Amino acid sequence: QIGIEVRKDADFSTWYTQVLKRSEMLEYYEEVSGCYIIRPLAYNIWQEIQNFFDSAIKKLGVEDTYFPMFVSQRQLEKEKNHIDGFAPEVAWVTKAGSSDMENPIAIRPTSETVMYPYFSKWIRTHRDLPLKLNQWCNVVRWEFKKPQPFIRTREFLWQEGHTAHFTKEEADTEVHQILELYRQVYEDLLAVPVIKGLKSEKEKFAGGLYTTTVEGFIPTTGRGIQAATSHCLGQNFAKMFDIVVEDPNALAKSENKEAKKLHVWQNSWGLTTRSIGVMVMIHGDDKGLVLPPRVASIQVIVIPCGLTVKTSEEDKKRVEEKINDVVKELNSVGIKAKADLRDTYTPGYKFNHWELRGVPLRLEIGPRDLTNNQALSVRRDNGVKDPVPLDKLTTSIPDILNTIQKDMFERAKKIYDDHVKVIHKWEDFVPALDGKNVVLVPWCEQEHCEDKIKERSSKSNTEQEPEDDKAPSMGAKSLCIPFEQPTEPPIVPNETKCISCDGFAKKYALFGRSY
Ligand SMILES: O=C1CCCN[C@@H]1CCCn1cnc2cc(F)c(Cl)cc2c1=O
Ligand SMILES: [Mg+2]
Repeated sequence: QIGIEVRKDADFSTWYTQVLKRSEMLEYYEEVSGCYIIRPLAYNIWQEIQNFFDSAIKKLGVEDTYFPMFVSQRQLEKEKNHIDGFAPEVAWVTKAGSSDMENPIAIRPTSETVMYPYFSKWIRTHRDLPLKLNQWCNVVRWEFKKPQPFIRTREFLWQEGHTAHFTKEEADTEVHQILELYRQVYEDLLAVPVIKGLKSEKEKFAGGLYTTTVEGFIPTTGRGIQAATSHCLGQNFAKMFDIVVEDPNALAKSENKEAKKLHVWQNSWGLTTRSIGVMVMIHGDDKGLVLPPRVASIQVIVIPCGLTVKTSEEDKKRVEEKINDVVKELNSVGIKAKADLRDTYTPGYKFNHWELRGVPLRLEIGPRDLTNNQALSVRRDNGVKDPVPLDKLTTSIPDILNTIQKDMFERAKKIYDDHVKVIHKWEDFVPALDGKNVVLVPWCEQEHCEDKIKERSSKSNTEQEPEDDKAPSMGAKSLCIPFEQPTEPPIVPNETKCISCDGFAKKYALFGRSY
């Protein structure tokens, strides 16, 4: 029940673990490393994300569905190149009871190979297009890197959208529609700023044509983090799984018997419970969790104050009744308010209790306030205290909550913007990273150059020892090629040089150490 014992900037990973456990967001699952219990406070955030995103994709004509979590070996390994590199993280079921299974079955790490044989069966003519399915489910990937709650876990929750289109244009349009929804989930719900961009050829989903992404930033470590992805798969999986339709034009002409078969164009897109971890890392402080109002299960906690041993029973009762009325009134206008009338705890104890749990706004009400017909509001994000008239709560409280939501986003956005350094000279690259920044650099977009940049920017290459064993000498990866390119100074084709090699730069690319 105690508060957070370390400072966020001093020991980030201990801070992160303590915030998640002591705010009752999450519990460690001792039995299996890399697995965690998502407790109600965090699960409510996931449900808010689901409510928002699911109603938005329904408007795009996407339907929810559910496929089995088991994949046969034959199906999973249908195309070797699709799973190359991923094989070590596939979890297999090999026994039922004490007897070995004839054929081991994989637990889905993603559902392309589960779904697409049925896409092939269901899609016969272009009238069956577009097919737009989504599932909310769990997936398992037996990662070997150090697990981190929400950020890198062996089982996680996500939604995976899988769509099939007649034309590339239609697929391209949807890729960006979904990416925009991901931006809204982060920026409007979680108050987390993200940068939209295209993944490099090296970083994209190898099975697809191109990958678009929303990239987040964790200021405490200066590392970028992939927040969600929306891939255009091209016709690759259609060719792998024979998902074809007749060419309606050819049929019209009906000159050739064997009407031309056209492969469909597909997308797939995913957002995971990693989003919850990103939100905690960005907004949390040394008192604990800080929740954006739009995803807080308790938005306002109302606490009686100024009650002393000298307070008459009657006054105490009047304060408590007023508090219950205030809570009822706020709930009646859709605000999630709660009273903490536990009389075994002091107000100070209660303040810590709810600050640790990230409640965005506190209202303090005491006997004097009843006479002055006011309450004291205290914001969790910046501690600002303001008296609010008791007869205007239904307008003043929503206003304060909206201001908190906006301020939390603006604050995080300014920090992100201040930590994206536009760099034109290589000698500024690594110092910028060491200053906990990500860098925006003119880049030639060649994969060998990307490898070189990663190598040149990992500390083990420089004479200086990594300052502490905790900070691995991690090199910079390309995070994305932002759709919004700096215009000052512009990249001049065949003139602007690449930051690292002597090739010509094509675009500005975001590079950084990352999760
Ligand atoms: O990122 C998304 C959004 C939602 C649907 N899927 C795509 C691509 C997933 C890539 N990916 C990611 N991880 C994987 C892990 C594996 F063990 C295997 Cl066998 C395959 C993959 C794999 O294909
Ligand atoms: Mg992975």
